[in-house]
Amino acid sequence: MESLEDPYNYLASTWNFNNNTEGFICKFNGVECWHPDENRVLNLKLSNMGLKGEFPRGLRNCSSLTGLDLSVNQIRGPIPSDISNILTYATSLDLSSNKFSGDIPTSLANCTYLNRLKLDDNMLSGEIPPEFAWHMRLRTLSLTNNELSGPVPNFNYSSVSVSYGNNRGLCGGPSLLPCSSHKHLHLHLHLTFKVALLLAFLLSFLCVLVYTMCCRSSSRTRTRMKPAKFNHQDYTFKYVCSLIRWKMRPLVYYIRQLLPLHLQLNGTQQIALIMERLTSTMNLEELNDATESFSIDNAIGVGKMGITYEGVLSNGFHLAVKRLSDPQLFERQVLLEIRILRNIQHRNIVPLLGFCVENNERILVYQYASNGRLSKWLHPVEAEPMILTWPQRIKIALGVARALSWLHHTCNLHIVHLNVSSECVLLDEIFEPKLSNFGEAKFMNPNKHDDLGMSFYVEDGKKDVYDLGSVLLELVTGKTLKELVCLCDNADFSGDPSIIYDAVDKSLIGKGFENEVFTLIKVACECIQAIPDERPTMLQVYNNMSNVWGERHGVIDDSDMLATGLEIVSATEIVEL
Ligand SMILES: Nc1ncnc2c1ncn2[C@@H]1O[C@H](COP(=O)(O)OP(=O)(O)OP(=O)(O)O)[C@@H](O)[C@H]1O
Repeated sequence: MESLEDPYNYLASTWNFNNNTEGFICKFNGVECWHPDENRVLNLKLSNMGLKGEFPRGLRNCSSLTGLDLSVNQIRGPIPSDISNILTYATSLDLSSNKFSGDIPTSLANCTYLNRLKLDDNMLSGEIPPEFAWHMRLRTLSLTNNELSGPVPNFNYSSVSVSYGNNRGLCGGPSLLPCSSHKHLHLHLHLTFKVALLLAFLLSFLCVLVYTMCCRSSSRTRTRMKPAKFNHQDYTFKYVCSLIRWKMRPLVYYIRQLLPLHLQLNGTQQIALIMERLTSTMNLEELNDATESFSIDNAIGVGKMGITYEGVLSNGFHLAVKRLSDPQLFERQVLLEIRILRNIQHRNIVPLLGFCVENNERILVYQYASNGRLSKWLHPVEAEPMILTWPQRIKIALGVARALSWLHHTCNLHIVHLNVSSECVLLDEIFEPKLSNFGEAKFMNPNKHDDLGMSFYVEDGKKDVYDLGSVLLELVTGKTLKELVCLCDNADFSGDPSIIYDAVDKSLIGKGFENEVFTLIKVACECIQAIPDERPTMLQVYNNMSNVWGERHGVIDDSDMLATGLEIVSATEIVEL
């Protein structure tokens, strides 16, 4: 595994090779063994760990490996051409959402046991190896969002689910143009561009010619100081230009027709188009299977937009599947959610894994956060007590502040969330918080930081600071701001602590964290000051908090979090959306 870098030390914390007892490997993060007392690795699940570097060739030593999941990392370079020698017994291989480039190696088709292959969201180019079509065991092949070209092999679609959307150069498969007309279209496009280029050249030549003539004639006119006369050359120039413009109209129109749809259209149609490009990311059948036909037993919550279901893919990967009840009703929110979440990646922001548009269904698919909403933990309704420890609360507070500070100050879009509350903080299995619900957010055009945009962004940013403050108080007291009557106004941080003690969640009293509790309340009270200008910036809040708790909870360098180019029409879009 030397070729992999582990910048967040997700592996380093448990991957300790000094202990050589049988089965010690099985306790490593992400490792599943055939038997807990044997060093035979069955599955390796290293998804979403911020791993970098190249494909780990050392895996050939794991000769019993059947499943490898390296999805949602930043691994680059080629997929090894001899991969079938490295993963001889693999049944499931997921390398999606990385930066793999180069060809899909034909030798992958020699992994005879391979049942599921996911290579979506990479930079893979070249053709889909035709050998995949003859593979006996392959049932799922996902290749969406790559740079693949050439014919789609002749798959037996009744036995294998293949997705290859958003690979501009592919042809021949269902829903794609036949390869001959695809070639023809490309030729046509090529030809059209050549003609357009030639015309443009002729036009500019004519312009220069006529302009020079005009200049000469006008300078002559000026020198002779004679009244202007009907000018033949001017007239010819105007006539030729308008003629050329007119002649080019159908050509321009035709070229526009050949452009990808999202460049042809604008406005509300964008949502359909964004969905369209993501359509094949997840197919309905797969989601139907994952959620047991959207059974009510799998429902984990109901929101404004629809019902969210827990789903499990065949490899055991958990999803949260939000099935929209009426997509048109929440078009703006859905559009924002997709536009923002599909372009950013941060350990404290819930990853949007995909989108499905099929048979009038509109479904958003997120990574599943197994501990659900933070509010559920702070205000449990069930009889069983759900108690968060102080270190867990601090981890959550730091994570939410980290995400917001990154959104406001580091990420090039300068996103303000505008809906921060304990309802939209989800908790994963290790209580790492994941900010969700970006349906009210605003962002700035990174190319156009004008004063108007900046001023409303600053104001909105202060709202996020206020809302974070109220989440922090909720974390300490278990009460919402409405229930906490003027705690900050009456609290005496240097004197009598009784008012503060009275408000603090009883489960935290007497555990030796009193000073830290005070400190967090103080940070929160600064955030919820009535006058927005007196509130600190999100960066100041996060820095304050990480100065106190960062070392214990691991200060995380956010420089690597991703915000890829968002397709922004204009800064006003933020207001209009
Ligand atoms: N990624 C996820 N992992 C686990 N549970 C989730 C996930 N996303 C949503 N949920 C659950 O589904 C519920 C409904 O989510 P949803 O976002 O639709 O509504 P909401 O959070 O109540 O917000 P709103 O009604 O404003 O849209 C959440 O409250 C949460 O319990």
